[in-house]
Amino acid sequence: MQSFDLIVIGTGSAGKTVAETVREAGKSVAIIDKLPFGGTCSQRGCDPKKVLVGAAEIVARSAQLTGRGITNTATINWADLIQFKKTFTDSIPEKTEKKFTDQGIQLFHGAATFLSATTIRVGDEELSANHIVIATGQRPQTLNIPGEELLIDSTRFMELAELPNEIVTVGGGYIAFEFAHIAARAGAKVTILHQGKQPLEGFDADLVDLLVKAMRAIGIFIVLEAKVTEVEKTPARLMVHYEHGGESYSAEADLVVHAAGRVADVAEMALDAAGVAIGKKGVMVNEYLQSASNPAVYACGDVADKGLPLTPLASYEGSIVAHNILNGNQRTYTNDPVPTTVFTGPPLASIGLTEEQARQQGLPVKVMFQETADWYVSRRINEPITGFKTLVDAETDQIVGAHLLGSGSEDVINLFAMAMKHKIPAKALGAMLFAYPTHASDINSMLP
Ligand SMILES: Cc1cc2nc3c(=O)[nH]c(=O)nc-3n(C[C@H](O)[C@H](O)[C@H](O)COP(=O)(O)OP(=O)(O)OC[C@H]3O[C@@H](n4cnc5c(N)ncnc54)[C@H](O)[C@@H]3O)c2cc1C
Ligand SMILES: NC(=O)c1ccc[n+]([C@@H]2O[C@H](COP(=O)([O-])OP(=O)(O)OC[C@H]3O[C@@H](n4cnc5c(N)ncnc54)[C@H](O)[C@@H]3O)[C@@H](O)[C@H]2O)c1
Repeated sequence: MQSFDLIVIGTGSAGKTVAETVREAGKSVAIIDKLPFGGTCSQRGCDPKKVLVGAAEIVARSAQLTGRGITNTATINWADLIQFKKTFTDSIPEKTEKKFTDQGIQLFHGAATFLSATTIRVGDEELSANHIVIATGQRPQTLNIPGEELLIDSTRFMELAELPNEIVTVGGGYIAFEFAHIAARAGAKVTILHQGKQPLEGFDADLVDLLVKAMRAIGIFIVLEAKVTEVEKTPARLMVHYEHGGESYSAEADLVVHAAGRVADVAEMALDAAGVAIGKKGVMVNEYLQSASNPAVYACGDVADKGLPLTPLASYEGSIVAHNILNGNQRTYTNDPVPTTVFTGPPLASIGLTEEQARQQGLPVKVMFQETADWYVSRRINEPITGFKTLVDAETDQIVGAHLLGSGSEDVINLFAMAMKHKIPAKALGAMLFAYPTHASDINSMLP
C-alpha cells in the first residue's frame, strides 16, 4: 500500500486547488479522477458553455440590429461551433496531468472507493493518507421517471454533432435557460418544462419575469408548474408526458435534456466505510470544511454541503481546506454573497439578497426596480428587454442585493460584488466616475 500526506479525489477547481497548494508546501500528494483530468468547469461546464454562448450572442446582436444597419442575421453552423469548442476542451486532460506531474503530484485514474477512514482503493491500488479530500463535484440527479435513460445531460449536449430541430428541457434552472437560449439561437424549437412556479429559483422574481419574457419573445416555450411523468420513445422521436394545471399533456421532441438539478457525486465512494456522513446537499462538513464524523476527511466544491455549486466557490473552498490541512483548523468558510450569472441573451446577473429575502429578514431596504429598454445602452444595440433591481439598507447605506438583466451585466455585477465585500456605501459607488458610455456607467443611475 502506498502512503501519502494527502489524497485528493477529484481534479476539478476544488481538488486542484487543494492538491497544488499542499504539494507546494512540500507534502506528498496523490490525486485521483475517474474521468479525464481537469474537472467539470473547463471540460464540461462553464468554459465550453461560454464558447457556445459567444456564438449565440452574435446571432442575438445581429438579429436585434437587422434593418438597423445590419443586413443579415448571423446563423450558427453547429458542427463548426462544436469543433471550435473542442479546441478549448481537448487539451485540458493532458495539460492538467503534465502540470500535476511537474509539481510532483502522483496521479491515479479510476473511481475511488473508501476502504476505511484513511484508506482508498482505486483500480487495483490501495492508498492511505493522513488526510483525504473529497472534491468529486456533482452529477445529474436521478428523476425516477419511466424513460429517464432517454434524456441526455449537459455534457452530451455540448458534444452533439448536429443540433436536432425540437428540444425539451426537463427543469428550469441555470442549465435549462442557458442551453435553451443557445439552442434557440442556433435555430432549434425549444420547450422548458419546469416543476415550480418560478424558474431560476434563487434569483429575484421580477428580473426572472423579465428574462422569461425575453426568452418567450425569441420563441422559447416555457411551461411552469409542469410535472414530467414519463419520456417515451416513439418510432421516430421522443414524447415527453407531463401534467400541468390538472391536465395531461405531451410534448414531442428529437432531444430531451436533463436540466433538473445536480446532486453530490458520492454514490460509488462507500462513504460508510470511512464514517463520512452525507446529507441532502452533499458531504456534511463543519465551518473548517472538515467532515464532522471523520476528522481525517475534508470536502470542498460542489460535493460539500456548503454554499452554491459555482466555480469561484469551489476554488475558494479548496484554498480553505489546503490551509487547514497545512496549519490545523484556522480558516473558516464564510457565507459572503457571491455574484453569479445565467448566461442567456440577455444575461441575468445577481448578488446578495432578493427583494423577497430582504423583506423576510425585515431589513429596511430602499428598492429601485426599473425596466431599462429605453436607456441608451439597451437602445444602442436594440436590446428589447432589460432591467435592474438594487436593494440598499436605508440605515447603513450598504448595498444588500443587486440584480441586473442586460448585455454587460455579467461584468457589471462584479463591481457590485466589490462594493459589497469592501463595504463601499451605495452613495460612494453611485458617485464613482466610470468610463462613458459603458455598461458600468449606468451604475450611477441604479442606486438611490
Ligand atoms: C453545464 C454546466 C455549466 C456550468 N457553468 C458555470 C458557470 O458558468 N459558472 C460557474 O461558476 N459555475 C458553472 N457551473 C458549475 C461549475 O462547473 C462547478 O461549480 C465546478 O466545476 C465545481 O468544481 P468541483 O471541483 O467541485 O467539481 P468538478 O469540477 O465537477 O470535479 C469533480 C471531479 O471528481 C471526479 N470524481 C467524481 N467521483 C469520483 C470518484 N469516486 N473517484 C474519482 N474521481 C471522481 C469527477 O470525474 C470530476 O472530474 C456549471 C456546471 C455545469 C454542469
Ligand atoms: N452560469 C452558471 O453559473 C451555471 C450554469 C449551469 C449550471 N450551474 C450550476 O450547476 C447546478 C445545476 O444546474 P441545473 O440547471 O441542473 O440545476 P438548478 O438547480 O439550477 O435547476 C434545476 C431546476 O429544475 C427543477 N426541477 C427539478 N426536478 C424537476 C422535474 N422532475 N421536472 C421539472 N423541473 C424539475 C428544480 O425545481 C430546479 O429549479 C446549478 O445549481 C448551478 O450552481 C451554474
